[in-house]
Amino acid sequence: MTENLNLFTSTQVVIKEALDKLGYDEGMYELLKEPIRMVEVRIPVRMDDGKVKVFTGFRGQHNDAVGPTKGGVRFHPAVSADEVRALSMWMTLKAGIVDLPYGGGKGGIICDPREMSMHELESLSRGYVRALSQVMGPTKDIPAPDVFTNAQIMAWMMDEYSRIDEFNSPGFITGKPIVLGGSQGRDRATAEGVTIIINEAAKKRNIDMKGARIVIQGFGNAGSFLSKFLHDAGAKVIGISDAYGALHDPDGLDIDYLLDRRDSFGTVTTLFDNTISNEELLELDCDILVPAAIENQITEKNAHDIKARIVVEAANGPTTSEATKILTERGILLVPDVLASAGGVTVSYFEWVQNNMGYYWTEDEVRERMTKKMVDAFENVYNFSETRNIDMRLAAYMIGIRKTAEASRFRGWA
Ligand SMILES: NC(=O)C1=CN([C@@H]2O[C@H](COP(=O)(O)OP(=O)(O)OC[C@H]3O[C@@H](n4cnc5c(N)ncnc54)[C@H](O)[C@@H]3O)[C@@H](O)[C@H]2O)C=CC1
Ligand SMILES: O=C(O)CCC(=O)C(=O)O
Repeated sequence: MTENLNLFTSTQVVIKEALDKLGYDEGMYELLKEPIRMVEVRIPVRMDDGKVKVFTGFRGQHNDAVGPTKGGVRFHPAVSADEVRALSMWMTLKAGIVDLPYGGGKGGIICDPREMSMHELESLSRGYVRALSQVMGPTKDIPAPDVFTNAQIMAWMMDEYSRIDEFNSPGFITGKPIVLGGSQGRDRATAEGVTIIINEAAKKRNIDMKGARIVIQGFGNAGSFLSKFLHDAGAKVIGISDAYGALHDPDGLDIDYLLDRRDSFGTVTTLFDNTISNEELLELDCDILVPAAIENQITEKNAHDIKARIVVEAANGPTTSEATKILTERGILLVPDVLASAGGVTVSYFEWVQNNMGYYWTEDEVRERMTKKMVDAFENVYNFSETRNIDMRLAAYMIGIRKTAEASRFRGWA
């Protein structure tokens, strides 16, 4: 039988298992098995050549029983409705795991921003907000950056919403530039959160982070900051990659040089001749492997060849269910995405709180609060998985879905 690579249907299987184990009935699964709202929009953009191109965008809102929905928007050629559905469900889980007053949301536009001008990107970003302004907003659904979107795109989206709302609305979106009400530390938050999780996981496996050999797939927002933090902490980053290939040096890569040369889309390997493939990168001999790029990278095809002792998912959905089983059976500690990458949405929540009260925290205050949330979340999920003898993904799903399920029950939705 071929492996199920559909993120949405494979997520439903784990949600079902988590709800069953928590003792919820079929009605709860019926409610939580897909987003309560899934919107598809068509966005016309006048391109630089004078012609109009119509883009397709999505926004999925999984469940808002706990509070407004929250989650990033990605600009990528491979965006699909099912991907957005799954990503919105994972955001519910993340919010539950780090205990934020949100449900999950996620959006995306099918496009390739690497081939678009700034002017085209601005029109597309503003068009997305115009198309969805009735179902989004600071108390309804709050977007943020994700793959190939950044603080500039958040700024255009916030400005468009503020014009429609006729009110300056910084709480509409997070991941904004600091001067527009962005939080200190949001740009580094996902990677900082992953770093905290890696440190905690390494303690459980008695791995000394000084000199630990690290491989990171993806050199964008998540992967590049992560490589810097781990390198500065004394770990040896021996492999990194981007969409075009990978670099490997068993003695450790010159991370500062690579950071200096990467472009704004996280591309750096095109500057080198001596590259390996992303497939080879994942199978390198190392202590800790961090997929920080895209989905379905560790599958039943390569899970037996992964040599790392710990895999920490910075990307959303990099490991399939089948591969999760194989890695777990092989004794590899797999820390799931919904826990490992929750630092981003945690600091997004802090940004929204600061916007709502109009009072801003220092970088140290943000870091201290985020560290506590991530360490507590790791301990909680790790201990739950140990006492129940289940893998960390199922443990994270059980902890993550509980709050939304309870809130839905109290509201009489299930
Ligand atoms: N930015 C954030 O705050 C958060 C990001 N994430 C997840 O982390 C992952 C990476 O996101 P960002 O770093 O924000 O994106 P980004 O757009 O800044 O960087 C993406 C990186 O992945 C590489 N890449 C793209 N396609 C690839 C392929 N087919 N094979 C190998 N590498 C490829 C790109 O070259 C780039 O280096 C995604 O799964 C995203 O959902 C999760 C939580 C928060
Ligand atoms: O910062 C946020 O609100 C959401 C980040 C996100 O999309 C994610 O964690 O996958």
